[in-house]
Amino acid sequence: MKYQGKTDFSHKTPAKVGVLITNLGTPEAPTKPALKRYLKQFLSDPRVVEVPRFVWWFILNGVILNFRPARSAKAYQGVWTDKGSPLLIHTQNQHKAIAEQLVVEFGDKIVVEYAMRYGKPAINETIDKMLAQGVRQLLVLPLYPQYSATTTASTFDAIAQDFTKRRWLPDFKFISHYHDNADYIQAIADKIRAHWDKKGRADKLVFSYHGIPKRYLDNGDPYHCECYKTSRLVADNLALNKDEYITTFQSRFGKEEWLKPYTDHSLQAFPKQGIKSVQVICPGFSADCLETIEEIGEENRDYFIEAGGERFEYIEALNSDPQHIDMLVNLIKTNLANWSGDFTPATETDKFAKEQGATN
Ligand SMILES: C=CC1=C(C)c2cc3[nH]c(cc4nc(cc5[nH]c(cc1n2)c(C)c5CCC(=O)O)C(CCC(=O)O)=C4C)c(C)c3C=C
Ligand SMILES: [Fe+2]
Ligand SMILES: [Fe+2]
Repeated sequence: MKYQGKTDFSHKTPAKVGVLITNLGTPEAPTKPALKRYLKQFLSDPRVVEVPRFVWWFILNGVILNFRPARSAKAYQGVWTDKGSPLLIHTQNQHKAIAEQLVVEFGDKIVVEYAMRYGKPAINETIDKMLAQGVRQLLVLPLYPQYSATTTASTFDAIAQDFTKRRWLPDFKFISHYHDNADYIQAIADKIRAHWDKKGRADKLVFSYHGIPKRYLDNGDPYHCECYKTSRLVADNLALNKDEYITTFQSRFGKEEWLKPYTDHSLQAFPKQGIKSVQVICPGFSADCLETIEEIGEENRDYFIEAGGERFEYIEALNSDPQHIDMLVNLIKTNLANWSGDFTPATETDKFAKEQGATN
């Protein structure tokens, strides 16, 4: 059968609303074979690497997947915990805390799940599980505050791809960004304030975001603007003037130009400009992961200190801070507002079902 459907549908199945939170995904283990599987799926995504497919196939399979997995596995070993990858653990904790709040409010009318764009739990398998529980209205929230085609649109692609195979689609809503959401800005600003209360201020506050190739910005990706807007709104909230903070971009991959200024180059240049202490926050990461713990907290710290910097502090991601969870729950509830009413199937269908002898 071309389209999948339930052949034993019962009109007694209560219709539910589903909330699916997603993030990027992470390897299953910090090992070379697991990294090879993860990187192959991730870097084969045409949203991530916009290079003609046949050219990229040779580069990916001939070069990258022969060298990068070993190097990346080593980096992951440094951040791996007893419970697994930090990104997965934080996402699981976020899911648990969000679900608890929503279930208190909506009871068994709501199903809350999490999935990963790459690796597990996979988006298609999770949607399958949700629809099997009677979800007829599906809200998806990718945990990327700033929209980028490389992340947000790629998540949409995975859902759309799943939907092409289904017979009965749910109502569907997709939150494409929340980079300027007032509660999100407040949560980031309060996180910085809490850090200042403990450690005092530094010469510079650095907002470091994951980069993308500059070509994607030139071709219309709004990510760069959304990062700058987040930084500006947080800086306004903290009453910072322009020379007290900077927006930079980290995690370059490959040889072409990426969004500038680069985080590593900026940190290396600061000590010569008289900036001897920095505090770095990564507002584009809703959860700490390899790119924040290892790349910022270790690699970039070393660059700064080696260049003559004296004090380097990384301010953690919002992870499952209560203020972050409340902010995400509010965002979800706002988007569920006109969905929280009647979930029952259409009357005509019921009438038809009755004529056919159904008992509901
Ligand atoms: C062409 C390559 C990449 C683009 C474009 C890109 C965009 C992008 N990524 C994130 C968030 C994360 N990326 C993470 C890891 C990671 N990213 C790339 C490449 C690109 N990312 C690679 C190859 C890796 C794997 C690690 C490595 O080998 O260096 C992670 C961490 C995942 C984890 O398991 O901890 C996150 C999160 C965003 C937000 C973004 C564009 C906006
Ligand atoms: Fe990335
Ligand atoms: Fe990195």
